[in-house]
Amino acid sequence: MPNVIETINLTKQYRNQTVVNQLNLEVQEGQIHGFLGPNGAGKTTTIKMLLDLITPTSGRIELFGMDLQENRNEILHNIGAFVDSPSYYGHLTGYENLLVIQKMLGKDEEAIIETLETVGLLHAKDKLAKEYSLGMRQRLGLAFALLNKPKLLILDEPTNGLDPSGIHEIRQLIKSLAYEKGYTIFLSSHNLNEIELLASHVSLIQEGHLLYQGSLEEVLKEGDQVEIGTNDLLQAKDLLRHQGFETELNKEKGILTTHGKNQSLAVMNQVLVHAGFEVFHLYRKRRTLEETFLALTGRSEVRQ
Ligand SMILES: Nc1ncnc2c1ncn2[C@@H]1O[C@H](COP(=O)(O)OP(=O)(O)OP(=O)(O)O)[C@@H](O)[C@H]1O
Repeated sequence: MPNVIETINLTKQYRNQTVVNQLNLEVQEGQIHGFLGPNGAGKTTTIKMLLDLITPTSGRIELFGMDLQENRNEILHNIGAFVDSPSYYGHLTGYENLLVIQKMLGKDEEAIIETLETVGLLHAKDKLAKEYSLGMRQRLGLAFALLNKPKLLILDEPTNGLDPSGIHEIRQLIKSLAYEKGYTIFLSSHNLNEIELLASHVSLIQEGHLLYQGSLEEVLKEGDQVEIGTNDLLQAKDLLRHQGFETELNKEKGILTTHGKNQSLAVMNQVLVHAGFEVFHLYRKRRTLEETFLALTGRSEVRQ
């Protein structure tokens, strides 16, 4: 799979603050790639550099395999973006709002109806945008991004401010854009539950550094925790250590815990039972993306 987005040691400094630090991102075709990080981590700054709205201090950006600085126009024609709340004319209808863009770009009207249908606004095409609900306005924002059939969608917090049903609707729309229409989607979000339900891949940044990138499945496995309950925890811990399994004693819960995807439950069970321990329970507990995120960033809570 070719990389649609690749950043090479991408760095942005403001005065003496390094906001994005040697970032090497890779987003491949067809991914819904969640870009995660606490407040101030550098997500919006990165997105602005990808859209050539601000210039990197150092490093490079390649989009569709081309250098952004050298092929700016060709690249930006193939990107649809949704950054901040999109601005629209309240006194114009949904249709007319899209028409303004097409006229400005010298494009024809044909794509408008199809785009309104894709984002589920066809029924409201003649309604004034100021009468749209917040969810409908977000859809109109996505329609702006989709209008000229880009290959890549870059969305900064597309569900910001929506209620749960609005979030659900936008989630379904984003999924269908990726999996039915073939768009590659790069989106930032604070909402980790949302990303867990939506993304195929994630990147996690903190203070401008990339902490993790990979498939959602992999990052969740990374967070897996194995819990073991036996009749003698300290002796079991010793035995397991001799067999190559490091565990931690959780006195409060009366269990041993261990991390990592390669821990073999069956082997640990066999070792313990063979040595005469009573194994009350031994299972792999899957962490949520939020728990994994907190473990990876060393934070105790997600700051919104
Ligand atoms: N134009 C600017 N001048 C100086 N500092 C800036 C500028 N833009 C952003 N910053 C700083 O860069 C850091 C990263 O900001 P950025 O908006 O990229 O973070 P973010 O991850 O998008 O956060 P949030 O989730 O809060 O939007 C912050 O400390 C911010 O204050």
